[in-house]
Amino acid sequence: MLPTLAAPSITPDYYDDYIDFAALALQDADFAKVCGANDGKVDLQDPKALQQLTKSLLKRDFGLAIELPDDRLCPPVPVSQTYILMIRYNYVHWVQELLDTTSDNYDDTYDPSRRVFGIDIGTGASAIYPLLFASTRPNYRLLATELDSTSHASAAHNITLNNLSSRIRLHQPPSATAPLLPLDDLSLSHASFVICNPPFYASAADLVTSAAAKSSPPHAVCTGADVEMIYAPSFGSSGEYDRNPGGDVGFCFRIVEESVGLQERVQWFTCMMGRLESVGKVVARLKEVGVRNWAVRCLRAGKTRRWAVGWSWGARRPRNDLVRSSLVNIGGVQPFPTEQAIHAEEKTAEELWDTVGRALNPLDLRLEIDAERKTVLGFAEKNVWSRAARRKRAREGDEDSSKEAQDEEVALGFRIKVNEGNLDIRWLEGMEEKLFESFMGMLQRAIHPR
Ligand SMILES: C[S@@+](CC[C@H](N)C(=O)[O-])C[C@H]1O[C@@H](n2cnc3c(N)ncnc32)[C@H](O)[C@@H]1O
Repeated sequence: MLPTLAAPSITPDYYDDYIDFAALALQDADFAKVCGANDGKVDLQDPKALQQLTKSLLKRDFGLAIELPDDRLCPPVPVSQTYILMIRYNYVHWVQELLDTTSDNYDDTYDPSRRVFGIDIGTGASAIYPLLFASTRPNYRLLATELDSTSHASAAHNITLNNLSSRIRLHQPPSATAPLLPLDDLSLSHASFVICNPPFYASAADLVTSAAAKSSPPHAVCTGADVEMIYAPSFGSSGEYDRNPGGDVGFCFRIVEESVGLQERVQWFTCMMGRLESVGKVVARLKEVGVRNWAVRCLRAGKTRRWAVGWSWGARRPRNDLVRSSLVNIGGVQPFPTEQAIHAEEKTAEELWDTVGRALNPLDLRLEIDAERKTVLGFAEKNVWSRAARRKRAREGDEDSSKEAQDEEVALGFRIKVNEGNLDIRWLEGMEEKLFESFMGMLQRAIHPR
């Protein structure tokens, strides 16, 4: 029988610290039982209590129910797995925000009318990502792929259990070497995003070494079967290992390679990494293949940390806090900032607004001005603020600027918000960071003339 679940009472932005057990016990009778039996405390060594904790969180925060085979990786096992549920949701919400801040409305907010279609590679026995996306965003539809037959069957069960079969389609690839992104095989023209929690380890030995480094036996913290945990492409000729080292990096390299062929048929490709150093390897590969728009993120809950990398072949730039993080502190991985400020403490908002108007109005830009909010949205087809561009315009008169720019390619899209004593400048669109830098330079000179 299908469960009747209450609508979620809260959907968190991001989880960070651990949960308030007492509050959860008041909201959930099943959880109260595991708390009550133990004096209001949860025995974090008891798998059953932890399983209930995760189930209660899924029910309370997302209105979801899941059932899992004992021998498959799942959220509801020992303590770190509860954090892993929270980290999974943090990953889901980060992807949602990447989409929200690169959508057609340019206003960095969630647009419930936007139809979104996402692909989860390796959805696992729980189908946890599609369930989280579908339960938090009614306009999302998903394709979930799963190679392993046991997990595939269990994922199908969980999708049905939550009445989501009309919005989540499940696909079993014909082999381990079939495309990870089966757009062509399934006659799909586009997707909005790709999400993936890949097998993290390159071999059984890698799994054991990694668990030893964390000083805990591997299967005490994880019930994953090998197929879920290990990705070991068969290495033939020499040099292949460098091209694909296996594990999370190797799996992600495959997605990167497929993304080169797919380009803008997918707006955002993303993949989760088990180790910070993996982020460096993936970003290096992205630069190698010519990606110029990427994002890095530390996903955390309690003391557990994972990392995510996202990239796009399109020119829309996400909000700055979504692409850069001081917690991803290794060299060369941070993309160029997409938000910058210019300070002029001595000036009022009125004065700054006038100065910005004087700087922008003569230029061949498409501008949408909101004088009340002191905000201007602007698009340029090319650099029209350089000295050379100004001289050319003076020579040729204004005839060029009269043409309709609406449908032209956008080389730079920006939003300027004027406040008391400062401007916030958001880079919304463009492949060239140098163009955004040069635009910032022009504004700096307008605000602080020598
Ligand atoms: C680490 S598990 C993640 C499961 C789930 N997404 C989660 O976060 O709980 C990786 C999953 O990828 C699946 N997988 C491995 N290779 C695959 C492939 N080529 N195509 C689709 N799924 C694959 C595994 O069977 C496993 O379920």
